[in-house]
Amino acid sequence: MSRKKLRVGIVGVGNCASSFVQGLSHYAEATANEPPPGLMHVELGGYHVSDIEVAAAFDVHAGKVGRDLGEAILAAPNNTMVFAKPQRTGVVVQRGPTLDGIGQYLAGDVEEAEAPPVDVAEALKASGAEILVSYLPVGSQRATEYYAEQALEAGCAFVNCIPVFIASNPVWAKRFERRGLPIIGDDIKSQVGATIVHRVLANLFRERGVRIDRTYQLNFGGNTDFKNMLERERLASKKISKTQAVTSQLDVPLPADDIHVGPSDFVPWLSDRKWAHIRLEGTTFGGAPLNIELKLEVWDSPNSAGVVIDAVRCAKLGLDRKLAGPLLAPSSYFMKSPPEQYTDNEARERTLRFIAGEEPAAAAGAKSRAAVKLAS
Ligand SMILES: O=P(O)(O)OC[C@H]1O[C@@H](O)[C@H](O)[C@@H](O)[C@@H]1O
Repeated sequence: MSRKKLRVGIVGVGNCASSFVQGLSHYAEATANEPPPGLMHVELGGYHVSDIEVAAAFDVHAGKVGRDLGEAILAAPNNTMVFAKPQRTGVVVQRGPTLDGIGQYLAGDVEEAEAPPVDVAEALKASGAEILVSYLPVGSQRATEYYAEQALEAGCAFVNCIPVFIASNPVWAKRFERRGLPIIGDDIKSQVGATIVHRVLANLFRERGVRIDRTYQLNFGGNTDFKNMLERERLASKKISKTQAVTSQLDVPLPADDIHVGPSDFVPWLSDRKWAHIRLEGTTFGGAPLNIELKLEVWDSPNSAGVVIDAVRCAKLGLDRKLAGPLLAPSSYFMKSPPEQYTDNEARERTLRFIAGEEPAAAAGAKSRAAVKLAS
């Protein structure tokens, strides 16, 4: 019997898409009895990594549009690790509209394709894509809204990896609910990245009775994400997303001047590596001071792909189960700004229950399509 597949459309063929696509072939033969490093699930809800197929891809860059996805992921300015043998995918990157997708610092690196933009909703339908994943650059508010609209029109679930608020915006959430489509968002939380490490430590302080007095998280890297973020105006939603990912874990709010979480600089020679310096200063028993200072070094894009590979399979489970609207459990575990924040332990437990089908639709966040029909 042939296995059930899930077909994914990708917006933005940058480093994160590169790691995701490479992962599909790298882990194609993975077995659950000897799980390879880098995966939380070899098989998730009946879907193996090899059941994920890329159906369509969209970009604006002349060096990527019109090329096979397998080649386009290696085109400059992409600069992440190449860990899988390059292969043709049979998917040709299509020209999407640019809108606000190219910031001033990327303008020199991204030459726009001359081809006119395709009708994205039609292209999605023609490709058989069921889930649309957005990897647009930070600050692409209009482009994100455009692609969310195309997902609605084409009948695709949406996985929003960037810090523009869609799943966590009640108006957009309602639109997905009414259309009977699941959504997971917003803003991907890496596998073991700055956000989850900072959150886990904040929880440790809280649970062990240590008051956090001050904290910072300084991030810098050498990929286009960091270059793009040199434009401070594009950063507003990213800063909110990263900060609330940490403050949501505190029971006593910190004064604004005592917390700084942000993308901090662009260091070209780091390429796709991202370094984070995290410091927490606290007060413990008898008023004694306690400080933690750490440095995390990661490859940014594989770190994100290790989560998206599960997020798309959870979105597919949402489609299979006819769930409509934000999937709260997977969003809370996989994203920095979900509609509802839990601790990462609770988010993980809920996500495992969601995968096992034990989380009722309402607790999973989404309503069943039947319930949506009754209510509207
Ligand atoms: O490491 P963190 O804090 O979880 O953030 C990770 C992700 O944050 C996203 O906003 C970036 O665009 C990704 O490139 C990155 O992988």
